[in-house]
Amino acid sequence: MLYKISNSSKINTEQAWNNFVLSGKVEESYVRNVIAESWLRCHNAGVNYLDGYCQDLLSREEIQIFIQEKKQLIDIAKPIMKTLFKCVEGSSFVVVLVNEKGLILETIGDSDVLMMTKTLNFLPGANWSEECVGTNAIGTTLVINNPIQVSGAEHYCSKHHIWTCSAAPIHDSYGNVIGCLDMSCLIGREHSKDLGMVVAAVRAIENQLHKEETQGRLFAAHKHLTTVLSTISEGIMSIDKDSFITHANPALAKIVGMLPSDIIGKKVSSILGDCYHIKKVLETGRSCLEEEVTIDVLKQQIHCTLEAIPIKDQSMQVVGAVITFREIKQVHQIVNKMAGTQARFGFRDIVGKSHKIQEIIRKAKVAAKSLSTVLLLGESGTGKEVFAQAIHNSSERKDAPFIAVNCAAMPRELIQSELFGYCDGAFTGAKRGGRPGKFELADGGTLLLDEIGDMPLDMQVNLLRVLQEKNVIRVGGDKPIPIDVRVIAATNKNLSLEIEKGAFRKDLFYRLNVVTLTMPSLKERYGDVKLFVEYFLQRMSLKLGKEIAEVHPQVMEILNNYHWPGNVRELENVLEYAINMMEGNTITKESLPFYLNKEEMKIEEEDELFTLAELEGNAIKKALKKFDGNITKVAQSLGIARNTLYEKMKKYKIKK
Ligand SMILES: Nc1ncnc2c1ncn2[C@@H]1O[C@H](COP(=O)(O)OP(=O)(O)OP(=O)(O)O)[C@@H](O)[C@H]1O
Repeated sequence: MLYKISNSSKINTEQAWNNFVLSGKVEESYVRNVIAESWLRCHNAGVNYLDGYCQDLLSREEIQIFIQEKKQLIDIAKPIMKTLFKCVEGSSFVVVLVNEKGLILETIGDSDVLMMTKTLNFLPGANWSEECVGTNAIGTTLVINNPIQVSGAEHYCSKHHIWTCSAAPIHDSYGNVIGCLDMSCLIGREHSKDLGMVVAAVRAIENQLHKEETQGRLFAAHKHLTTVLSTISEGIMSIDKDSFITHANPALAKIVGMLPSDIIGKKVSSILGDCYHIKKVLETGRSCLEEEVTIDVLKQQIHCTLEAIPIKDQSMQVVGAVITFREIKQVHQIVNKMAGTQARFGFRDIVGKSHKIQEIIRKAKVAAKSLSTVLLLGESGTGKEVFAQAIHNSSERKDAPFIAVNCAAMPRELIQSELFGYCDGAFTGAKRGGRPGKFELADGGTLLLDEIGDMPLDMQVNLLRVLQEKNVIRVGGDKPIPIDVRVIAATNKNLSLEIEKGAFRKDLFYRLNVVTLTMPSLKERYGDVKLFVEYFLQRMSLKLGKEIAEVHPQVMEILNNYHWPGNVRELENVLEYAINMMEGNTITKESLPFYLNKEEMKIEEEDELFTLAELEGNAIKKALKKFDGNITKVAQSLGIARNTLYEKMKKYKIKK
């Protein structure tokens, strides 16, 4: 609503004003309601109608601060105020920008009028609210939140009766009043168009303000989005419907080895080569999820999983797509973690205090820090894989994949493609886009080639080539793919014997035999059986949700004396059997597998055939095992002095 005045009412208004200031009563037929209400507000607020000089003026410093607070509004309004002023220049006008409280921010005017307004303190920093200076276009427009023209005696203070002022409130995009624009001049001119001009100028200010606010919000949203995208480890890009890249996050830039700014604006095919899946998404508008692809980037092949989601407009037309890439090594790290095949053992988890195992741990720790290939030898079940994991986990590669391959368990015809991967269409049944092999999957990490002694001879040649060249060529392909993998090979076979038999290549043996660790068998590890019993029983009780089982001393004796051909794995199996068979909470002789009891009987029977010297030697060995090599305890249990014990150990060549 616009509150305009009509010329015919001027004389009556003056009379009505006189009557109002004398009697406090409004002659409603001569005064517009909006003015009458304002007069009453001013009267109630105790405004002096004889005054009109603004007393409420900010100091210079305060003006600077509050102008700074409204900088955006001033910057937007100023050019529009200038345009408005140009329309009335030379006609004694002043155009004024005011904040939401009535404080003047900016004035532009003819010099004669500016001089006059100065005498009223109509200046930046002055408060022109109704409460301060009575009814006036500025103060009243802010109260009624509508454009208004106030002329002559409609002003509450007599000093303003020579003025005609038109003002309109300025709103932000939420509809809040953030200020107003006023145009004032001396009474007696044609003023009918003033208010319309002010309203038009205010609309222009509001439009510009809303545009900047929207831009600000868009910018903030964009910033938010790019920050989120930059923290995501997958490579993400968006393309338009013509396959031009519109956005690329830093992870994608890293995958393709370019700067994000060099990628944006390029055709996707110029960066990633032709990609069937992306084309299909743009053509059909259907998403493509988790496709394994090989992309050619800077003469290198990168293996990724690709996900492409179409972007559609309101009429469901495809206008682009968002494409996510995850490098296969990253994918497999996740898959490995989920499948539980990641290296979980560290040196700290390795059970064993015996001298032999401690010596191997020491050597393995040194090997972990080097880049060399490691060859792990030892009987089955001695912990070769456990050591391979611990080496990986204490090497610099610990955050990269650990992949274990059992060379004996793989079908002969598949070994090649399992290890080195294959290309699209390499053979019937080959997966579209090809597949990376274990070497590629372990890139940056460690590959355990378990049971290497069982690898077919023809494969041994290929393996040797890969180890020497440090690249793999996929089955059906011809491009070498560089790999950075630490190989740990393990076997329970005697490789020298295999070489003699012609079943293992000498050159491969020399290539693998850089750092060799020979795992001791369990029977060589004095004292460790007891530790393994405690370790496995605790783990199994937790797994089965049972109380930790007690072990009868007789059982401990049997376990200590057994020769453990299956080593740690066999001991683990025996304890699992026993824990399932035990009655109550104690593992007794009866809980053990039958063959262990038979073994005990065998030892007893065989004992009868021993000479006295052998018996003495056996007794010492048994006691050393039982008391983990503690000489004092062994001597006490055998009823001899420590010196005698040392003499006898020397005589029978028994080591601690
Ligand atoms: N020092 C150890 N600490 C804890 N557990 C061990 C240790 N050594 C071996 N084990 C356990 O014993 C079992 C056999 O170990 P592992 O598979 O490493 O032996 P291996 O020598 O690689 O056997 P194979 O030659 O048959 O492959 C596993 O269940 C492993 O958890």
